[in-house]
Amino acid sequence: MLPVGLWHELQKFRVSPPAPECRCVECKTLPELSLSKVVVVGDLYVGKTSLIHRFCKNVFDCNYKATIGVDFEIERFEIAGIPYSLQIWDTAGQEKFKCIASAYYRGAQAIITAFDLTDVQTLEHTRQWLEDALRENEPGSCFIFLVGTKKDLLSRAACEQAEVEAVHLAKEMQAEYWSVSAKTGENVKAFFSRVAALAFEQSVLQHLERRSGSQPQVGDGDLIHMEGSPSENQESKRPSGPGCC
Ligand SMILES: Nc1nc2c(ncn2[C@@H]2O[C@H](COP(=O)(O)OP(=O)(O)OP(=O)(O)O)[C@@H](O)[C@H]2O)c(=O)[nH]1
Repeated sequence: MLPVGLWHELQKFRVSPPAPECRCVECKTLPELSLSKVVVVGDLYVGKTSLIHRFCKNVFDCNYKATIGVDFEIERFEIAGIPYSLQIWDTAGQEKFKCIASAYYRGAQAIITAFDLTDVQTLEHTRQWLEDALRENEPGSCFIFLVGTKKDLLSRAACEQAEVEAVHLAKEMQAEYWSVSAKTGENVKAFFSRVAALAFEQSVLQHLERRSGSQPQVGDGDLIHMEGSPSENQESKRPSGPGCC
């Protein structure tokens, strides 16, 4: 549910992608709402690439191919009628590539720290990964997620046991906790939809704040309410007509 004021503000952005020659104020401000950077960090072999590929390409490969340095995927959405993309950076977990990968942490709106639910050591290392990623960003500027991968490899009881420690650590990190499986796809779409919704809402509110000088908070307006897959939301929230110029 949108408060009426915010809804009216949002409508101003319900435009088709701007034509290159368009110079109107709305088209010039649209790009700052259109893309958020997400960085995925964590030990080697925890399943970062698999998680991203499941979400962006709906595939799963059981063969391991180490990420060299960094890679990225862009996933396009339409939220509340506004074209919006997540730029998801997949970083290498291998120590020898850490230096290259860390050069890409800057400007992240969300940091996803991944660990393998079957390997407790990888959970312990998430603190350090997060610290490294936060160092490159403004304090308080990033949403933080702690994600346990390979949920399919554990029994329900074993998973719940592993989650106790993870949830505890997530609280300490001020992170939101999720368990996922790239193999089965469990929770993957729901997780990234949550990331997208929070990042988008923050972009809109920051934009409004810059325009009005007030300070709305993410979550205040219940601006974004997403259920189901991103594609389902795309269908239900398509703009009714062009509004540009
Ligand atoms: N069973 C199962 N295996 C998984 C899952 N996710 C990843 N794997 C496997 O775990 C291995 C490592 O996955 P990657 O996604 O390459 O790991 P990574 O974290 O990107 O590794 P680096 O690129 O070295 O940092 C691969 O063999 C995957 O097939 C999962 O959800 N379930």
